[in-house]
Amino acid sequence: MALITHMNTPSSHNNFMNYSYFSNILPDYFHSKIMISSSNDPSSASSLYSAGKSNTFNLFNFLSEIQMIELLLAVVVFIVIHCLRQKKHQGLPNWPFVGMLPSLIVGIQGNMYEWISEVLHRQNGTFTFKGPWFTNLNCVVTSDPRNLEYLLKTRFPNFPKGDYFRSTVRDLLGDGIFNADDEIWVKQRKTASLEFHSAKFRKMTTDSLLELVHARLLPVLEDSVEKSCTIDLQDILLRLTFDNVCMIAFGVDPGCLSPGLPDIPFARAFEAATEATIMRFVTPTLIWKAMRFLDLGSEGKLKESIKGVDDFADGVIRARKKELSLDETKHRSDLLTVFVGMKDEEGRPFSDKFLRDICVNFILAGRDTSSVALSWFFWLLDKNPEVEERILAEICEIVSEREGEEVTGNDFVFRPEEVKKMDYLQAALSEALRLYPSVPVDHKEVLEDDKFPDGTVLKKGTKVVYAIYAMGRMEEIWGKDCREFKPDRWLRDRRFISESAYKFTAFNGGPRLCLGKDFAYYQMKFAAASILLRYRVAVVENHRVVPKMALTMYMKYGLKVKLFRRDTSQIQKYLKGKKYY
Ligand code: HEM
Repeated sequence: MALITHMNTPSSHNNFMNYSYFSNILPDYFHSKIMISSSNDPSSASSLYSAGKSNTFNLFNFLSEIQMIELLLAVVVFIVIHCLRQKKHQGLPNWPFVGMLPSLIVGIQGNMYEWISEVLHRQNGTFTFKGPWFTNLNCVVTSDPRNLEYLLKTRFPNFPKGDYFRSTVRDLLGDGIFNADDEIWVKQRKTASLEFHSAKFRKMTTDSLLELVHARLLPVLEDSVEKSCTIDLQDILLRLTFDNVCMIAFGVDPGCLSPGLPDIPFARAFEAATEATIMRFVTPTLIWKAMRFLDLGSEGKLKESIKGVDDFADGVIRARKKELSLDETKHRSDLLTVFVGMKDEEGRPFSDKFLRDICVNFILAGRDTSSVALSWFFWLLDKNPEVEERILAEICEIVSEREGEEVTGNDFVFRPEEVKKMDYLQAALSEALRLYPSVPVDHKEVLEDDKFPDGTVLKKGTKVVYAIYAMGRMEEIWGKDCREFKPDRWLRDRRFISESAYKFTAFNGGPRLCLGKDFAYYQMKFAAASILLRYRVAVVENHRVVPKMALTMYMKYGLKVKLFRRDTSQIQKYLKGKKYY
């Protein structure tokens, strides 16, 4: 030890003082050399001399190795400081090899959408996420309304859904509207748009909704009141909109929302297929492709559930074609019937596979978006009873205008023109969608090199994520009270005023604006008003409400509520000159 302590060098002094520390961390190789050099066996002078020489040599080696370690440590410290300082410029630390992945892993442990909003807030609305080297996780994330307008409208053709998205969801969605670009998309969009605006289609959608709400939803709710039990309102609303959209797409009612809330194989297969498809977005492409080849894990489940969806679709398509050949479809106005009667460019009828894709895509689009929006709406009402009071007042004021009719609780049905007049209710639903958009993030791909209005350079093939959830919480758009639930921000002179689609992007914007937007508002208003007129919806105390990480903003643990019948006097005070039973 003495020998070592004599040999001080400016850079090594402090380290040698702490030999015991180093002896713990240095490899055995160093350790044995130190032990040799510190031995003081006096038996041989020459051996002492040669030992001294070799000791000096070993020590020299050791010192240079120590310096290497110091150098390495210095490099590591430099990289750590450099990466952490990048947080200031790039929003997140960017590490060698793994990029920003560690921050993402930490971020998704909590509320991922809040985490994205916070990073975007720090970065003035746009940042570039760098994934691990050799992966395809790199993307530009934005919530800047100028970029949104550029992306969704101004340069729409340069930002398609893209190959990555299309190949990931192809097994489930095929060439349907949600998963199509270019001509295939244009054709479906035009046909569906014509149909969505036809009087026959509108009547079919409102009639089917009325039937579902009055014959199925309200009885199920009433049953829970009679039994005084708690229910998962999100599950019930999901069943309602699933049945409703199947009637719109296929002209068939699967019966998910029925007494006893039965398990419906088609609905189960659809749900499982969607969940397994989402898994592909968090699994490296090579791995899920290998799993698909071997029928393993979620890929095995996906194949099985897609078969369940296909079997159901095939049965309906075959039956509809038969009806068409017998000229028995005149009473029908669902999408399948419209597309079955059409021909492609070569004058041939569409293939069964393409018909299946069209219907499956519409079901996906309209299946859960309105129901999760309604779930967040009822949860927000529970926290804001003054808003609930005002909705009730508005509903009652509107029905008070009916000539010579009384309002009888259970049989009372809102008319379409009354639903349209419910501006405050529409404002409250929009406010819920602003804070909890059903599609919290969406994405596009860059076709050719481009540049956002905020200066962000976009290289061909880059993925662009637009953070709809974060946009609803931007002070620059909504003001200082952006996190508060205030339906009044949507009203001028008691009339609902819509906001630019590039600031309120819950329904997307530009040529790919949600096709079902008007119907969705009607559906949500009709269902909400029908429930609120009859019941107070109380969220079960301490029930945990957090978003689930999925394509749609589900509540992770559902929405556990208890319903209470409305007190007649509560309604009566708002009904001018009418009687409420
Ligand atoms: C609150 C309810 C709803 C919300 C928030 C909503 C939101 C959206 C969003 C964000 C998109 C763009 C998705 C994308 O391209 O990646 C979209 C597209 C679409 N939505 Fe909705 N939607 C709702 C209800 C509905 C309903 C009830 C239907 C049908 C009955 C529907 C039909 C569609 C269709 C067909 C598209 C594809 C449009 C296209 O790509 O050209 N939506 N919707």
